[in-house]
Amino acid sequence: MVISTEGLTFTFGQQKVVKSLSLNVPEGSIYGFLGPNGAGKTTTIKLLLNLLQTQEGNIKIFDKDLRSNRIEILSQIGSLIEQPAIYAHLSGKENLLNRALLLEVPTQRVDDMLKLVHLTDAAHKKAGQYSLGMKQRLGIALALLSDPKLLILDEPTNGLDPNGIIEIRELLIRLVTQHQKTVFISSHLLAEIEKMATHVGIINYGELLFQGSINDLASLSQPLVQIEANNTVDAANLLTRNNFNVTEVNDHHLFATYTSKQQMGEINSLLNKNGYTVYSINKQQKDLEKLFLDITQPA
Ligand SMILES: Nc1ncnc2c1ncn2[C@@H]1O[C@H](COP(=O)(O)OP(=O)(O)OP(=O)(O)O)[C@@H](O)[C@H]1O
Repeated sequence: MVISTEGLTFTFGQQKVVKSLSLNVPEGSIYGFLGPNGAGKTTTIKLLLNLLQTQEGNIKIFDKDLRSNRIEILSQIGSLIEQPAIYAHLSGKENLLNRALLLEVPTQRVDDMLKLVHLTDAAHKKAGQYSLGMKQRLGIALALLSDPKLLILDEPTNGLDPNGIIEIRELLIRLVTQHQKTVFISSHLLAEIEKMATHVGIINYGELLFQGSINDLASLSQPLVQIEANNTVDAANLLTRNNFNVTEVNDHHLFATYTSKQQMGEINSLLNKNGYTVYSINKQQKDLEKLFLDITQPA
């Protein structure tokens, strides 16, 4: 595991904001750390980066205890929390050159990083004139200068337009698949994370509600058959009498638990035979957004 925590707990005053977290982030993963605003994501990230002192529990990064190997571990982590620290009056390239000098990194890496984050064409533009998405990419380039093994990003797509979000997503996928990095990224948007993450942890009120691969998360939800028909209430009764498990009925649609393709055919012909008109019938994977709500807002 690149990151593993045990019983990680943190309290601000009286408020416990991180509760006994046991995170497991495998090497080479894009780990999506999901939770609504105020769930405790930033606090957890600050603990992982030793910006907050661990009060209870422990953190291992690269299989070493963070407390006793702080400098060695932190030198191999690149991070972006909130706004990237960028000098607005300097160009993107100058920002990177400055940091390269500070870190004693060969300046050749500056051009490599500009290329990696697709900012070569804007290298000489003042960073203050960059779009938000370009600033975030410059922030990621800064974080990558020292060639860290692990990248920790706190809501890097916040406030970006769809193109900006796609750029960041594609960049993170490149980092993992072509550059052997591990990425830990927090977000409150499940739809965004499901497009890139290999693993997911869901946190709410400081508690880890789910952790597993993206497939584990998807398989938690059973697919449904969505049927668009006339007279849905009567149609639903007919299906129930014929032992189909109807889960929801509204004016235009009814839903039943999906079991197989054959079952969809049977439903279709049963309804047709009994005089109903089926306008459409299809298999529907419960989307992860809804699943997230199910998990975070227990009935
Ligand atoms: N310095 C602080 N002092 C006191 N309480 C704090 C402090 N920082 C955060 N909190 C509280 O801790 C809780 C968790 O905040 P945190 O920023 O970790 O959540 P988050 O999941 O990152 O949310 P967001 O997406 O809004 O940043 C919140 O209730 C917040 O008000």
